[in-house]
Amino acid sequence: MVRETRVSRYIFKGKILTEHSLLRFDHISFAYRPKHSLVLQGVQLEIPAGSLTTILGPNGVGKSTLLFLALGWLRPLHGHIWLDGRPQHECTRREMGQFMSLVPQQEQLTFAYSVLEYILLGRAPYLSSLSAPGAEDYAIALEALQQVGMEDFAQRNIMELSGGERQMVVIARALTQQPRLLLLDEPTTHLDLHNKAQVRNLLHRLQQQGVTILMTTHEPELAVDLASHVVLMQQGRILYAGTTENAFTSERLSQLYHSPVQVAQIAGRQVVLW
Ligand SMILES: Nc1ncnc2c1ncn2[C@@H]1O[C@H](COP(=O)(O)OP(=O)(O)OP(=O)(O)O)[C@@H](O)[C@H]1O
Repeated sequence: MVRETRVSRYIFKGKILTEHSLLRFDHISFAYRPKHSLVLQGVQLEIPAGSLTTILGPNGVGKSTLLFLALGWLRPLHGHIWLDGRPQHECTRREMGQFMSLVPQQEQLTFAYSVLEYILLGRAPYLSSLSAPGAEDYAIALEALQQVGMEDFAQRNIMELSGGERQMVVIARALTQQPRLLLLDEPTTHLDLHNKAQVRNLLHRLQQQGVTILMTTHEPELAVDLASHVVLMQQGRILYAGTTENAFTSERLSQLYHSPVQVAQIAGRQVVLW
């Protein structure tokens, strides 16, 4: 088996951290249909182990597509994807299910599961094909519900939840998978301010516990508050990838969004005005 270790150094909150990349996109190009224009063009990107990386960019530039490629749901036209130093194509579905989980932008729910039954689906990569979840799986699922503050919802019908409640449950299902790499596609879009803060605190805690997080967002403030690393994408290419401290400048964001954007310091915090 080919295995490679790449080590990078970065400064986060004044500390020099040395990390290897947990996920690597190596010259990735992708199109949804043969002979159609490329959605991703020669993307080179490393996600350091233990980092919290946010991907930002205008609508339709390929942010979700990048997550789907990491998950192996889509295959690159050119290039390779590496998961903790292993070529992705050598990993089984089960290994990938134990390695990473996704909080999608929109989850299609078709069965009237209870919240607990739905969350237990996250244990699938750990169960053999005919076995039912055991006591440990239930304990992990209940702990995930607690982490998102939804423990009182365990027996509720998932079809009868509000959009925001559902989103918190979807996050709990992803945590029940106990991923080393947590992928989130715009996780705070439908949430009220309280739940936004809940998710922000949860992601911070998870990162401190050693989970690597890669998330798309349209909220630069979330990146400034939380992220060690930022990726800015433009038309299927990477405009910037690096530490958060250097990511946001008025010129760069104006170029990214083709619109005047100003980055200012207010009360010691970086804010984006548009
Ligand atoms: N299943 C599909 N078939 C064909 N084209 C697709 C498909 N899914 C996405 N696309 C196209 O690929 C491009 C990238 O889409 P993607 O969803 O990755 O963008 P995004 O950056 O995540 O956008 P947003 O910020 O709006 O969520 C878009 O032009 C989109 O129309």
